[in-house]
Amino acid sequence: MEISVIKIGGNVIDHPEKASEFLRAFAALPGYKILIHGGGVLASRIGKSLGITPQMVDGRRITDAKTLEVVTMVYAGLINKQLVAQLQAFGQNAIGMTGADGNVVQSVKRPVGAIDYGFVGDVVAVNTDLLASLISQSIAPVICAITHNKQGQLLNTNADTIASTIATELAKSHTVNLFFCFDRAGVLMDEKNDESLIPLINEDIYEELKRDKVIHSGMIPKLENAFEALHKGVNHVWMGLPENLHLAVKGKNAGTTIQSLKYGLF
Ligand SMILES: Nc1ncnc2c1ncn2[C@@H]1O[C@H](COP(=O)(O)OP(=O)(O)O)[C@@H](O)[C@H]1O
Ligand SMILES: CC(=O)N[C@@H](CCC(=O)OP(=O)(O)O)C(=O)O
Repeated sequence: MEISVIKIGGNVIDHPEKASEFLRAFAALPGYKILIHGGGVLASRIGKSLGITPQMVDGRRITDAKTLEVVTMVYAGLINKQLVAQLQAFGQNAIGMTGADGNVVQSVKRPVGAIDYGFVGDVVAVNTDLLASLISQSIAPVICAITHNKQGQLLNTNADTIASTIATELAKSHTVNLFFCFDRAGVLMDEKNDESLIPLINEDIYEELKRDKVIHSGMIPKLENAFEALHKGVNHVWMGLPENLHLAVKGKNAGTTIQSLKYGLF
């Protein structure tokens, strides 16, 4: 099977028209596909309205008990169900899931190190049989950023990490392409200017641009997850605007293609 694992960013989801345009394109994509989403922007906004100040470290949310309640309601509830309902309207059968549903993504609470992330989960297992079974029935899994530890505890996991891990696990027995759709044309030299697109990036360029703070915040976990996926057998990793996804799936760039020096592509 050739499978497309597609991650949609919270900034896109936050704009109903852009989200709808993306979902229409997702529904029209041929082949086997899985959608992963977060919704960090809305979670921060709703949290703030409840008096909870968001705290992010390198693009990852510090998740205390109250924040966990908010992100569960926002990701697993409102956003997940809205996405599924819209996909149904576009003729794409879909099923919305947290990691606990069907035990699809199991994680462990991140150990406290220099930073205590609270209820944040690191993925340890993916139920790839269930995913393969759903997609073979033309049902697209729509998976949010909430995972579980199989001991009754829900955990918050960065959605880019979930996308990368699901892609990696499926890549053990299938050809998998991973697409990160977000609110920029790709990795940029100037994050405010889509014209400054870097069409190809490898580990060395990434490290240099991270050091120079050209790459920062949410772009750090996105790129780290992208490289991790390539190192672990994912066929192709791309990031860019949702409106260019249809080009990316045909192998046309129109965004940033991630390449690994470890596998000698240069
Ligand atoms: N070099 C860069 N190129 C593009 N975006 C960057 C860069 N550095 C930082 N960013 C920021 O990273 C954001 C994407 O990360 P994030 O908000 O986590 O994405 P998502 O919308 O997928 O959740 C962009 O909206 C941009 O503000
Ligand atoms: C642990 C952690 O950082 N979890 C993320 C999960 C959501 C997410 O990744 O959403 P975006 O794709 O919109 O960024 C968070 O709560 O922000």
